[in-house]
Amino acid sequence: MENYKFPINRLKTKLEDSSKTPIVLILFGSLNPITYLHLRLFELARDHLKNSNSNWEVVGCYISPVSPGYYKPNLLPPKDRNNMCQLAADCTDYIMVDIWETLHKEYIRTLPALKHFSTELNKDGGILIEDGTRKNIIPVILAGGDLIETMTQPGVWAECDIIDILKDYGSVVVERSGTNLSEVVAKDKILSQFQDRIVVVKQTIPNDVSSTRVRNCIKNNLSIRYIVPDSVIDYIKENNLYKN
Ligand SMILES: Nc1ncnc2c1ncn2[C@@H]1O[C@H](COP(=O)(O)OP(=O)(O)OP(=O)(O)O)[C@@H](O)[C@H]1O
Ligand SMILES: NC(=O)c1ccc[n+]([C@@H]2O[C@H](COP(=O)(O)O)[C@@H](O)[C@H]2O)c1
Repeated sequence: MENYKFPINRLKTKLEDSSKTPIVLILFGSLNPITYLHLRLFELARDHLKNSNSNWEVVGCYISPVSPGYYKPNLLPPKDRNNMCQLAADCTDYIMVDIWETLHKEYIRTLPALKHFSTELNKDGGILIEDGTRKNIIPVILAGGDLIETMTQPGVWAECDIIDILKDYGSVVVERSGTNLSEVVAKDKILSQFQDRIVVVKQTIPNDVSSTRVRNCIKNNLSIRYIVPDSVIDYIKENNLYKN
């Protein structure tokens, strides 16, 4: 933790439209490994917010790989997942990687992770606006529809966490093929109360890439080119990852 620094190098320093609420988009996940689809989620979310008269202005974009304490089979150690996320972020000119979750051995739930972002982003009072004052930056979850669906499954999330996440923060959720997300939200007792905090984004070009599929391809010596950035493929090869 000693050498840890929260990345702000690609964070906007001034809000373009002072009437809007500044937000950052955060992609939480295993990222095991990161794929182009994960990067694409940011593009879809930014397009949607820009074209939908949203009151949110995106001032930063982050990837936050999950801590090693998260139970998921075949989860690689933080070092490799972090390095691959950084290589992927380097293919863009706006995405940053925050490794804070992975510095903890134990599992860090999404709510405390959001609180960490909120504290770091608002240390100096938030982002500058036109009149010289500052506005609080709200961290918002960027996720695929399957993640929000897990919020409707008993035992995965604490009810109080879901309520706090949606009340204090929010989410931008990209539909994954096969689910009607607006319907899932409308039918759920808790999610339906926060419909204005769950922005549903349609995938203009449906794509069901997943890290599991990528890992299976590697295991079977099949190409993952154009699904994962070349720099990440080189890293996987050099370190002989996902072979068994
Ligand atoms: N094809 C996709 N469409 C929409 N969202 C996606 C897609 N792939 C991943 N995501 C979202 O990205 C976030 C991080 O996902 P994660 O790292 O678990 O990737 P994954 O591909 O779902 O992984 P795995 O296959 O290992 O379960 C989640 O919110 C997930 O829903
Ligand atoms: N209770 C919680 O806070 C909770 C529950 C399930 C998943 N999550 C988060 O969602 C992400 C899910 O990642 P995966 O899709 O790889 O399982 C992880 O960052 C994880 O921390 C959080």
